[in-house]
Amino acid sequence: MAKPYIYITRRLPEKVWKELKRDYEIGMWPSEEEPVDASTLKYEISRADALLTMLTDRIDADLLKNAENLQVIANLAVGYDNIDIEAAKAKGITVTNTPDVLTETTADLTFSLLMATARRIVEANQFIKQGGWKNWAPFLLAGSDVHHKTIGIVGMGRIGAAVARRAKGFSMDIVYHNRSRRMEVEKDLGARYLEFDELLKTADFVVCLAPLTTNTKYMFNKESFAQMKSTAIFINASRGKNVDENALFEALANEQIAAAGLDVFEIEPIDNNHPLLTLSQVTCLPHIGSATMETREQMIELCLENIKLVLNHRRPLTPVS
Ligand SMILES: O=CC(=O)O
Repeated sequence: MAKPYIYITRRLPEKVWKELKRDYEIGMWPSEEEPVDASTLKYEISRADALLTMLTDRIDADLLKNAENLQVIANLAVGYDNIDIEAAKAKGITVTNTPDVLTETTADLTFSLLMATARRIVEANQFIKQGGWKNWAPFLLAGSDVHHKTIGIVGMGRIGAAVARRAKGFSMDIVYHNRSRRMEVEKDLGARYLEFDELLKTADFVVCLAPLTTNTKYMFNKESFAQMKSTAIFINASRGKNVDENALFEALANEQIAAAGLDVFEIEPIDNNHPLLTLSQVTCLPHIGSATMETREQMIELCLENIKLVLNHRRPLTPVS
């Protein structure tokens, strides 16, 4: 009998998939940097039993029409807005993601981005390297305090809670907004639940960690930024489309809010001429929330484990519910 076929949409190190070759046929897009092209993906989806996808691969209903044998799509991310879950379900295809293994790593990055933005770390680095440091001055690159400020976390999932634990270590007041109350964060960390509008008015740091859904798309818009404090710092480490970037640009340029730290963008990679990139009060990163060697390896292992389980008619470890 032919071995089940697993197609991986980005080149991954041999050591992580080598062992699988005994029991599975493995196909892989040859580039680590460039995403798989549309025609290859369409062809591979028509013959694969399992797909290991990246968040850059859009797996929509149209593409899924070509899937003949596909049993599982293992997405190398905790977010899965790139996949049409309903269409996959209708075809009996299991979708899995990578929660838990990336929680602490992504929380580290989110809090680093918050710190970097508040204390103008990237600007300061550029300032020295570009030869700008001539003298010490009392307000040279003066930023905002983080300790004892109020952090407003929008999206209190696993990563939100891990960010809240870090905030607690900085003696911050924690407020949050979420679809449902999270009693354990309230009890353990003293976090207070607020309605979205209330949170916007209260927080010194507004941190977006909500997954992208039809309900959250553009939840940060002109009206939301207008409600924030003029000293507020906005951090986004979830998905770019939760934010109307034009509105964010206007709010920053008009000093309605003070600064922003962004790990994600509406369109990725962001265009080099995007107006947001012209603002010194914007700190930006190329979607690297979970990007540590350790965590990426664990994410890949989890994807492969999920694939093996489904192909062996067992329940995967982390199905998307
Ligand atoms: O953005 C990254 C992820 O969803 O894991």
